[in-house]
Amino acid sequence: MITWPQGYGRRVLAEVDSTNAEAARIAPELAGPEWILGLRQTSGRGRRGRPWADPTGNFAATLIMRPAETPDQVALRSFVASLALHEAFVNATGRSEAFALKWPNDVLLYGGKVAGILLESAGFSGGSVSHIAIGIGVNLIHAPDAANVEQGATRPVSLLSETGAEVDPETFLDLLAAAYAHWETLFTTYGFEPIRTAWLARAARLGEVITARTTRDETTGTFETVDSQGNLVLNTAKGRVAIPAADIFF
Ligand SMILES: O=C(O)CCCC[C@@H]1SC[C@@H]2NC(=O)N[C@@H]21
Repeated sequence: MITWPQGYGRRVLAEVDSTNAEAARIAPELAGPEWILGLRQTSGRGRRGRPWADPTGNFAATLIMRPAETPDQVALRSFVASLALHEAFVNATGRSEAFALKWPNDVLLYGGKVAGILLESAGFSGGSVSHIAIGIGVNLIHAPDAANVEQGATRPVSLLSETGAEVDPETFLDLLAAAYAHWETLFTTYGFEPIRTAWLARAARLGEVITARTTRDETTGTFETVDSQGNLVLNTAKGRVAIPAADIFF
C-alpha cells in the first residue's frame, strides 16, 4: 500500500492533448503542487520540440508547482525528478542495478531509454518563475520503434520488455509521487548538494568518454561530474568544459 504524499493534488484525465499543456492552463488557479496524469495524450511533447508518442498503457504525467524561485533554481528540479523516477522504478521492480540516470534527464534501463523528463517554466517576474511543469513520460509497456528515433540516440525500451514487470499508470503515479515528495523535501531543506551527490551515484557513463551535442557544436571528453549549477562537466583535450544544455551520445 503506497501512501499519497500530503499536500500534493492528484488529477487523472482519460484523455488530454499534453499534460504539460494542461498544467500551464491550470497554473493560475493552483492552490498547491498537483500531479496531472493523462491516461492518453494526443499531442505529447518531448525535449527540443520533438513529439512524444504516448500509447495507452504508458505513463504521461506532469507535476505542476509554483515555487518562488529563479529559473536557475527551478531547472535543478529535473535532477530531483530523475531521482524520484529512479526510486519509483526500483520500488516497482526490485532491480536497483538495472537503472541509471543519463544527463540531463533521462532514465536508462539496461542501457536503453525507458523514461524522459520535459521541464517547462513560465512567467518570469520579480525574480521568480510563476510556475514550473515537470512532465514525465515512461514507456511502461510500449517503446517507440528504434527506427523512429534520431540517429545515434539511445535505443528506446519499455519496462515490460526489459523486466517483465506490468505496472499500470495509476500505480506508477503513486510510486512516483511518494518518491518525488521525499527528494523534493531534501532539495528544499538542504539545497542541491545532496541531490547532486545522489544523482552522481546513479549516473550513466561517469568517468567515460562521451559526446555532448547542441544545435551549434559538439564536445567530446571524459564525463567528470555535474557541477553545482547542474552543468555537465567534461574533461576535454582543451581543458575542462561546463555544458548547460545538450544531448549526450555514448
Ligand atoms: O524528450 C523527452 O525525453 C521528454 C519527454 C517528456 C514526455 C512527457 S509525457 C508527459 C508530459 N507531457 C508532455 O507533453 N510531455 C511530457
